Amino acid sequence: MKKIAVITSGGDCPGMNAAIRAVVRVALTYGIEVWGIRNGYAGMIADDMTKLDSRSVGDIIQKGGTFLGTARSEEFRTLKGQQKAADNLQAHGIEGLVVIGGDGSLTGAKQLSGLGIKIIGLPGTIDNDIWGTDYTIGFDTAVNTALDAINKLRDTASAHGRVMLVEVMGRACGWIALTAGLAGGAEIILVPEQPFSSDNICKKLVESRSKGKKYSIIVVAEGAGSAMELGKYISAKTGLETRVSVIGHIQRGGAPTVADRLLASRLAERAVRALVEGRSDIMIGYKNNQCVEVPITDAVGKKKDIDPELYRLADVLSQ
Ligand SMILES: Nc1ncnc2c1ncn2[C@@H]1O[C@H](COP(=O)(O)OP(=O)(O)O)[C@@H](O)[C@H]1O
Ligand SMILES: O=P(O)(O)OC[C@H]1O[C@](O)(COP(=O)(O)O)[C@@H](O)[C@@H]1O
Ligand SMILES: [Mg+2]
Repeated sequence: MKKIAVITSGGDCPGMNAAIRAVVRVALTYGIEVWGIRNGYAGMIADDMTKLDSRSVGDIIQKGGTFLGTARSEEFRTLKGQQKAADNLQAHGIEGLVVIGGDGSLTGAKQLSGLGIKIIGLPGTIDNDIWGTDYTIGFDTAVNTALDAINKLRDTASAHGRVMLVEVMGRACGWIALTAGLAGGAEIILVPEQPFSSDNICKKLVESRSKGKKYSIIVVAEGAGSAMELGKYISAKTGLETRVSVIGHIQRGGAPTVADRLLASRLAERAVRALVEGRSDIMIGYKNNQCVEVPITDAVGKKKDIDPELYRLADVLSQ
């Protein structure tokens, strides 16, 4: 293999830069030329790519976002768009491609592999919603950001004796809510994977007041419903004073944590090694403290669940 490309796609996440840097520097040690594709699949279709060297990926390991840019591309969802993208790669003599992105981006990568491109996926999304890996790049940083918000909201909730609802990201997945909620000592954590009733929540809040709790923290995954609506319902039903914070895209930014920089660097090294050794159509995941190779079809085809043990523990500890 003489020439490969690297791309970041879909929602950005802290650690994407660390992953690009590692792909480039590891590939160079094998004597492989590396090209960077700008702005996700949109840039691949527009033939917007540049050759990367060791210096071009300096001073980025500590930065959130992605210096290559990223995008959500509707055109790439069509076979015509995918063919145009594959043709551009082939015209440049690019033999292998490392795709850093979430479930959507990896689904797109699978399509490209059907058009003759050797692809390796790296799970890059704050949502931690990809099967075959314990953690995705960016998740740890996002959870720490959410935790910081919860800690601050706890101060003011406590001062006023309020019910504080915090809505976190995660699309249809509750990993951010569960992890930040458990670590932040939330009284109630709502995730799309576990059904709940608004009336039971009200009951629990009233009971906990009668048992001496002076304020409450509720963490709501965006996929579980609107924290704003729930806040209104709770105050109407119980008379408790509620406030709602939707922390949004703050969770997507910031310097990647140690865990995310290490994860990104390790997964990226393994991705390049797999290409050099002739393997493709896989995602590099991280299971039980080891890099693992999983078929890309499984990574995008199977559904990752939240850890029921963590959910149970969060409930026990919220008494
Ligand atoms: N089923 C699909 N087929 C082809 N391309 C897809 C598919 N799903 C997503 N993509 C491509 O990947 C991009 C990123 O996917 P998206 O779901 O928005 O983010 P993420 O990769 O972070 O989950 C989309 O904008 C689209 O170009
Ligand atoms: O940045 P956008 O386009 O507003 O999308 C917001 C969505 O992106 C995320 O931050 C990350 O999701 P993806 O990794 O699937 O892109 C979700 O948690 C959130 O629902
Ligand atoms: Mg996604």
